[in-house]
Amino acid sequence: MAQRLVSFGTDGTVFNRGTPRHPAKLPVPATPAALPLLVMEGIRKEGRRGEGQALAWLDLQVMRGEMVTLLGPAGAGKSVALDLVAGFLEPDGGRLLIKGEKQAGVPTWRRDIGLVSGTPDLFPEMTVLANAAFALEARGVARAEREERAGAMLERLGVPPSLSAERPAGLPLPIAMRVALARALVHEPALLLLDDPLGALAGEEREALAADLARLHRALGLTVLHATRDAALALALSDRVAVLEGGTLRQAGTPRDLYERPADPLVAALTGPCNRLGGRVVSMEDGLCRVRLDCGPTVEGLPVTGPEGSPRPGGRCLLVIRPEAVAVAPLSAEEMGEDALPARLVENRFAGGHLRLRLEVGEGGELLAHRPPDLALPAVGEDAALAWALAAARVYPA
Ligand SMILES: Nc1ncnc2c1ncn2[C@@H]1O[C@H](COP(=O)(O)OP(=O)(O)OP(=O)(O)O)[C@@H](O)[C@H]1O
Repeated sequence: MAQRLVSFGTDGTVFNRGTPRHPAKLPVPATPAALPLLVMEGIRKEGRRGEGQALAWLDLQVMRGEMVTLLGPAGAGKSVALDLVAGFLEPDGGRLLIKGEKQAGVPTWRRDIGLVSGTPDLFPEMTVLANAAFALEARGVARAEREERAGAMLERLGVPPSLSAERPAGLPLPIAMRVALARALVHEPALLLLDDPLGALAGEEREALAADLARLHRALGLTVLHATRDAALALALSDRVAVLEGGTLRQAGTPRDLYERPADPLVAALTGPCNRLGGRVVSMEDGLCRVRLDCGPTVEGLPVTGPEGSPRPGGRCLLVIRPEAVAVAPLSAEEMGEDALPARLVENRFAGGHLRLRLEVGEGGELLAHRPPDLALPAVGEDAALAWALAAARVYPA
């Protein structure tokens, strides 16, 4: 009997609806590019006894080819979220779909994923090559092919071929992590789950693996859900970042969005260093909020609508400003300009690419500033002036 061909409009792909496993003409893309590869909708998970909710409500999508990082402090729910996607845990509520398919009840081994956690967890009795080939062996791929593919993946990850026949026991951690990544990627999973694989690495080795992950992501078009506590890593590596705290998604967006336009002071603090100064809103005019800081001076900033609403005249607020947005000069405030504040430099520490300055402002106020090392500054203990571009300061309802 002739097979009925159905054309699916968005990308013109033609396939046989009756036998979807066997494409009639063109290969069926597992997920059309515009559809999310991973969907988490209203996902909830109770914590262990007496701990409250591990995940209160998580709505998150990961598009094909996208690297999304869950960023949050210890206990935020990052690992629980990854374990739910991996199928190690089942949600207490919500929907989880991979490639449009509901995953409820689907065991880990049947999910189209690869997984690497903070420790390589290689099989000690197998060689490096056999470890890397494991997922292919489990899928019944013939030995010659799986060894060739595993060897190629190890090479991509920079594991020297001379190590192929070694057991993992004596491998340095950075190499073992690379073997674990090869094992997770060898079967070309639709989704790579990374639970802080760089967490135990430091210095150049950490930098090198982060750079290789970024390269692999681009070269192989990987779709990745990654978790870390490290804001700088999350911002540098990801297409989008989802900030989790206490089992709640606070904000998801591009790294730049989160850094420059955090939805609340907590997101600001979790995405990088920031000053948070308490105060009261004096007035709101021309799109700017005038704030009398608790330490004395009156300053301006952009009002931001937070979960508690907009800053209101008379209401308590927090003014948030990144340290690198604060200019410091060895001048009086009058000399520096109209919006400058008088301050006193109390600490000046060299921090590599910048100087880390601590300044006293008003009565008991304190502010951090990051300045390039070669700028003229007052000596520690002397008066200074500081200022910032108005748009750099953001005012949130407290
Ligand atoms: N299997 C589980 N079932 C229920 N709750 C869990 C489970 N594992 C962890 N939790 C709880 O979920 C909460 C979040 O833990 P989780 O390990 O996801 O944090 P995390 O953000 O990954 O932290 P870290 O950066 O330290 O790894 C904690 O209260 C934890 O005790």
